[in-house]
Amino acid sequence: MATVTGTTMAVKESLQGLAGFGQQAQPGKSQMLASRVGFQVNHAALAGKGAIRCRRVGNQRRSVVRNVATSNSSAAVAKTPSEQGSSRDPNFATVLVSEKLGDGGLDLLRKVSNVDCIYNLTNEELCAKISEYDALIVRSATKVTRKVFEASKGRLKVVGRAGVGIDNVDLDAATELGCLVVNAPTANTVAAAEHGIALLTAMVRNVAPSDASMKSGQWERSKYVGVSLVDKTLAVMGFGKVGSEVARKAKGLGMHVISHDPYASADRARAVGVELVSFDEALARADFISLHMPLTPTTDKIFNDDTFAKCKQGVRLINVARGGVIDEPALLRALESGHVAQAALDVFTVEPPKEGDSSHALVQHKNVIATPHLGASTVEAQEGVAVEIAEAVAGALAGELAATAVNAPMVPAEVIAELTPYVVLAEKLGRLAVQLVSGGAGVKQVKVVYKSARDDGDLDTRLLRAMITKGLIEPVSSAFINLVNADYVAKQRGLKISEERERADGSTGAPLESVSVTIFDVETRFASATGNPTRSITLEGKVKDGVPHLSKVGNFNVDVSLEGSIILYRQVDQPGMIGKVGSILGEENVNISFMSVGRTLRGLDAIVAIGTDEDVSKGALQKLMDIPAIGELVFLKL
Ligand SMILES: NC(=O)C1=CN([C@@H]2O[C@H](COP(=O)(O)OP(=O)(O)OC[C@H]3O[C@@H](n4cnc5c(N)ncnc54)[C@H](O)[C@@H]3O)[C@@H](O)[C@H]2O)C=CC1
Ligand SMILES: O=C(O)C(=O)COP(=O)(O)O
Repeated sequence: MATVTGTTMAVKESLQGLAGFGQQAQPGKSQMLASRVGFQVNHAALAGKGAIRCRRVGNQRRSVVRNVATSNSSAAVAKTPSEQGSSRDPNFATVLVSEKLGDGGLDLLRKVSNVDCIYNLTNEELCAKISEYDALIVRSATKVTRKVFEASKGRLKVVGRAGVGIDNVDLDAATELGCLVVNAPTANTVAAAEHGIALLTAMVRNVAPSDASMKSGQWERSKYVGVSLVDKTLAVMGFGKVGSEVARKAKGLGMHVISHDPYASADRARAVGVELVSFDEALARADFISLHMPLTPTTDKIFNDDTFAKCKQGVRLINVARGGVIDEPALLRALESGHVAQAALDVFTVEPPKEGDSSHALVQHKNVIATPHLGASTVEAQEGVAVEIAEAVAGALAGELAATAVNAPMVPAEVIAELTPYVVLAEKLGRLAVQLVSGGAGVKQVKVVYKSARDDGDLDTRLLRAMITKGLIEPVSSAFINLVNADYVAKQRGLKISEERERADGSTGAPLESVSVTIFDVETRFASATGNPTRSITLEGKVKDGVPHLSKVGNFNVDVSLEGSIILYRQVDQPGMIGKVGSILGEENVNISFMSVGRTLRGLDAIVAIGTDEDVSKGALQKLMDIPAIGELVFLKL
């Protein structure tokens, strides 16, 4: 094996390729990238629609980037003042904000994208506009349905939910269409918990009805006698962020707190002094029930006639979770019978409630106090979620993996940093391997072997698998593949990817020694070298000094850094070949970036890999093929 030349390329693709929201950094642009502070990446037109560019400078995307146009859209019905008179930068991603978002978040977004704030859109209006946007930011009122994703025609790449609950976003549709959904899970926790406690205390002391009574000129002291909280049992249903905060606060009020949450850890509950119990036990013991679980198919109407019947007579209910977890007509019946003494509701199945529906009837009930979905509505929480979601959306558009991704694997930042060059390698191996397939049968069976000195549990291969899938499918289809939809698209296409681990003896410092990709049961354009058994193609790659290299083609060792394009050919191992090939490419003005010769035995066949900066014309390739000692030859684009 002999490496004649080689180039160094700082693999600085950001995580575009990894998250799949943009184009890979182009070969030859490495110096340009490296010369910048941080990185600035030109995105490909997303699904062929105009280019977007996201800038990131160091880690301070929002504070350092300057001179970025703010938004302007003739279609915008509501513009913030700074948007007036500004022009849309065609090179930036365009973000639609469809519900009121705090200024901090908007400011941050405007530094890296065009922002349109258009509120109160009907679903039809949203569908009509959505194909103009790369990202959409919503709160709870906008229903991001399958129709919306379909209407975006592949352009929508990120939906940001400025809050926690994502029951208003069709996650299945988002995943199928490769759209990342991110939320802002932490910034409104305290606000929601405080609202829960506010509703609890206001309910038991009749604050709302007695206030209304006084405003109408009454002084009704005996009518509004309340009940005390101290020593009463509160069942917190859903011991997540909000539920555990409510539990802490309720304990401060002297309540005995129990909780039901099938997924909560007993240690965490113990730390707050809360007893975890079964669903039925929670109902049977509670004087008060506070709901804090998400709305999912499992929790849909989980409070119904049957469950209310299991509660104590005179139980009181607080709901700051979602209206849908309660069967509202059943709650009305329980309130009518007095089985449920009072309810304090912030959320409803229909928001805003309309006359004639059960939500409306509940709001009107004398034993109900109601607020219009105000749980997250504090100044602090709204600023917090706005910034949290803006950072997540801007990061996703810049190709970063969002820590708050709802429909993609969450991969810790340190794992991402370590795996980045391997991720690039994985995609390139997939791309190269699929270009070696001939015939139209399609790739159905692929095996990936990860050779690593690390223990099995120490290597997260999801990113690598997704990128191999991307590399295998994208060059031969119009599909857009990213971490979100890679497994889904592979399954749809009947592509089975099996993964194996091979133990390496080396150090555990690097996550992987090599990755190999084998495509089975296909006709190959390079049969003599690519595989054993025949009808298979095996390529192996390694990362050297942070740069992905092709290290094996079939049984032949090569060593070429994966950049630009590659001419791969089989030749008889004899003197003078490099000169002949070099002069043909030189005449064609093709710059060779590296050349690697891999042979099994002296004088027998060798595999040659030549890296070229430029495309090579068919004529030049033909001239190479006309050299008698050259057998099969393929030109592969990375
Ligand atoms: N009213 C408002 O403005 C707000 C409402 N919310 C609602 O509150 C919900 C909870 O928010 P977080 O605590 O931040 O979410 P979280 O994800 O931290 O907690 C939810 C908890 O519910 C648990 N859970 C799931 N299924 C359950 C079941 N069948 N029974 C009992 N527990 C179950 C989960 O294990 C998890 O611990 C959100 O999904 C959202 O719908 C959140 C913020 C503001
Ligand atoms: O964060 C949540 O889940 C909420 O329910 C808050 O909803 P909102 O953003 O105020 O419409």
